[in-house]
Amino acid sequence: MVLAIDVGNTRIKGAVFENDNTLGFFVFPKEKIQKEIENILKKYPSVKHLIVASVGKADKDLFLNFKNVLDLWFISHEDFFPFTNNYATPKTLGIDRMVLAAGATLKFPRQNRLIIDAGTCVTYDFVDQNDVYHGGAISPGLRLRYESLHNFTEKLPLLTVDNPKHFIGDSTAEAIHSGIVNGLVYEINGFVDEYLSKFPNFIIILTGGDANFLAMRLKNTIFANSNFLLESLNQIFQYKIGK
Ligand SMILES: Nc1ncnc2c1ncn2[C@@H]1O[C@H](COP(=O)(O)OP(=O)(O)O)[C@@H](O)[C@H]1O
Ligand SMILES: CC(C)(COP(=O)(O)O)[C@@H](O)C(=O)NCCC(=O)O
Ligand SMILES: [K+]
Repeated sequence: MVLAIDVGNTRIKGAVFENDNTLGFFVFPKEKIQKEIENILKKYPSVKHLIVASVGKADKDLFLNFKNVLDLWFISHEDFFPFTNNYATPKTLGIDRMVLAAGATLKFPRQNRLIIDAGTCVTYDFVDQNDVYHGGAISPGLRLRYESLHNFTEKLPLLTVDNPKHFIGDSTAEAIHSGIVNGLVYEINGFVDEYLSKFPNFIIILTGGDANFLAMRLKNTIFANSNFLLESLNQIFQYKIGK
């Protein structure tokens, strides 16, 4: 059994896998990591492996306490990834993006794949059918957009994510919801259209904390799976032990 952990910039997500089956799924803040992992191990005593993807750099220390009880694999740029990396700065490519690209490559062989991760940031990653990773884009995530409008202006309130009632926002709150939610939907649709003009076929995997909220608003058929990063970690783990 393996415990996969994804340390994002907003939250920590974890899942316990036995082969291809997800046995449990967890979300918790960074401060609680020690206690939460202890609880998970109590609940699933057969967990022997811990595989971690983190976008931070000091986070490894958080997991060293478990080194004696678990086989710890902290994914790094030095690990083997099942794609050719054409990013011009591979050392600065986010580990989360590399894990998503690896998961898409392993799970959807021999096809073009676009992975959109709507988390703290929205990231776009493209891996072609020959398993070449091209790169993509990074933009502010949904929550970050609400916080930025509030933090960098005098008058804009901090709102929680909500459905815009109208396309034409008729109040401050409605104008913000329309600007942010419709704006992000236009952004994603626009990116997808631009990729479609260059690559006629590809599958789209939408993941991250806002995947479900966004999925129903997008015009293209997408595969929404908010746990894709954790599942990708499990794929990478199985790929490694299968070798
Ligand atoms: N309970 C929650 N706490 C924080 N963000 C949440 C929560 N539920 C949904 N979200 C949304 O999830 C996004 C963060 O997604 P997540 O994939 O966890 O980010 P990261 O991987 O960067 O930590 C935020 O933009 C926010 O809108
Ligand atoms: C772009 C990110 C901040 C996204 O982080 P997340 O939204 O998943 O928390 C992360 O992938 C990162 O730190 N990337 C480094 C820069 C790059 O990928 O080129
Ligand atoms: K992201």
